[in-house]
Amino acid sequence: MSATILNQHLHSHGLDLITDTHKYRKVVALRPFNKGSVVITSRPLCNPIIFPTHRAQHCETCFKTKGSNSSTSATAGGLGLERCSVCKKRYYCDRDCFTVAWKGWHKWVCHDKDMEDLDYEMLKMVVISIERLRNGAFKEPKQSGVATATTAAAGSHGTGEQESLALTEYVFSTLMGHEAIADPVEISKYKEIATKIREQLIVAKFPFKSESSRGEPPSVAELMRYLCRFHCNNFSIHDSQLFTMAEGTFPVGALFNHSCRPNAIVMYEGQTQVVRTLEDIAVGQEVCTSYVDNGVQRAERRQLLRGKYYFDCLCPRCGDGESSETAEKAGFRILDDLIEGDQDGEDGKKVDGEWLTKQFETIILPGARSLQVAGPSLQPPTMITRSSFTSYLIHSLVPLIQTGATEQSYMERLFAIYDALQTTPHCTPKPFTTTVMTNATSFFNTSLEHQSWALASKIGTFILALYLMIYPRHHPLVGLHCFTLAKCLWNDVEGGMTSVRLSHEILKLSRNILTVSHGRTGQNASLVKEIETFMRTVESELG
Ligand SMILES: C[S@@+](CC[C@H](N)C(=O)[O-])C[C@H]1O[C@@H](n2cnc3c(N)ncnc32)[C@H](O)[C@@H]1O
Repeated sequence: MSATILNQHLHSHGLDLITDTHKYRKVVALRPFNKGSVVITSRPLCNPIIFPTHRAQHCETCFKTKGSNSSTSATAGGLGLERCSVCKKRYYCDRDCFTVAWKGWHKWVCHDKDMEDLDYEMLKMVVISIERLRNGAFKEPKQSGVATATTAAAGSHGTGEQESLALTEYVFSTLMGHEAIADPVEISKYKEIATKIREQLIVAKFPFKSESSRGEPPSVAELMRYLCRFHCNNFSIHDSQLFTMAEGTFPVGALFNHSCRPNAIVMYEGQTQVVRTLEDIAVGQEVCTSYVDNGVQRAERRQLLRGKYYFDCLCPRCGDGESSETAEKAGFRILDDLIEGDQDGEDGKKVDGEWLTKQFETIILPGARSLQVAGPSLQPPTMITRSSFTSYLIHSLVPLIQTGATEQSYMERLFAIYDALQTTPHCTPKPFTTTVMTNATSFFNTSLEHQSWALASKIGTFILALYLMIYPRHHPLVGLHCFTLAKCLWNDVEGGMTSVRLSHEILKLSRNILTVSHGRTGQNASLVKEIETFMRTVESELG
């Protein structure tokens, strides 16, 4: 296996891997990609690790969720999960899934009481997986009910070659681990874990039969290198609602670099990772995902990226401080200034639930009709209150999402908004900071719990405005929020037909956004179908 084979694989997907002085390597597009296309699908190096808190909810082999529909072993109430009768810790949906896991890895971890530490668990699973691959014991699981890279990708329009496990292993060996600059405390923890696993595998007589192993597990130094690589290349696996439930090593997916304004997103279909474009990508453009929440402030992003991935971000949003100021860089600099702010406002007012309630009483929900017809000459308000901010953002941006405006015209509008917000006097505390967003989100969740639909509709509309200001327009977080907001609006009887019409508009927005991030085929597409079903209910009420 070599770099040539990796390049062939990437070329078959319309991608190229080129060297970069700052990032080591980067993935660029060899052909144009439309927004919402699958760039590539990646397979995990070993079975991903389901978090202990989520184990009873997912089959370890196919990742199907308890209670979901399954063509293989559905009970009347949907998919049931059976626990391994020995360790009583891991769950499977049927005998096929259990057998795949047992033969592949489960029997080697079933009695291991140390399998509760994520690094330990991941390392042991990877060692087992690599050795089985090298000694020829690895067999592709049968397709019945088992989501392999092959079966899941088939539903997701992956256009290029399927990834072989040998390629997965090769790419893993090329990933950056930053061993030389890694935190010494982490390194000593890695040494302890590596030593323990090595001894444990020897005592358990794990069959190291491959030529390269010479009958022994990899050295402690090699195992420590693996752990360093996990640290800056692993992924949190989330479901279609973006709730994280597992962690996995996807070496091919880890080739994509970070941007705080990403043009691609990582999704999951069973155990297959799917990289999808959030915007149209031109030939020669780098394809980037995001390693952190794009909603956090610049200083926090820097800290997170340096702490975990050992780099200073020079993406279009962060800029490098040296090259000349582009319109893009200037625009994003304003955004980061706008969203910075303390818990307390400039006048010392605490941004708490009670205070927010008073503010939201003044919000006037924009009518559904105006969402469709907002024109390009929309004037910013002369004084920014929460209500005027909400209307201005939503009226200015939603029509461009609905009509599929180009990224360039969308960004021009967004930068003009940042500019206007910067110079317009505003209420205190500033309405658009991440602190306000955090508080508004928890306030929104409380109003959902209490089924206070009118209040939830108002806060949710305000949060939508904040999201549109901060996140890429087709980010799934925006689409998922719209779906929740649409349900609140529909339930808000006080809002009458205005609320129902607005619910329909927001549902359309949600459908358009999630079609890009979740796709029209494959497992995640069921969410888009759910939205469309709900849209029909709302339409029947609208008559
Ligand atoms: C998941 S890997 C990405 C692929 C990596 N560039 C490679 O060639 O193997 C993460 C590492 O890539 C580098 N990296 C990713 N995004 C970057 C960025 N925006 N700027 C600088 N370095 C970046 C950092 O060294 C980081 O630890």
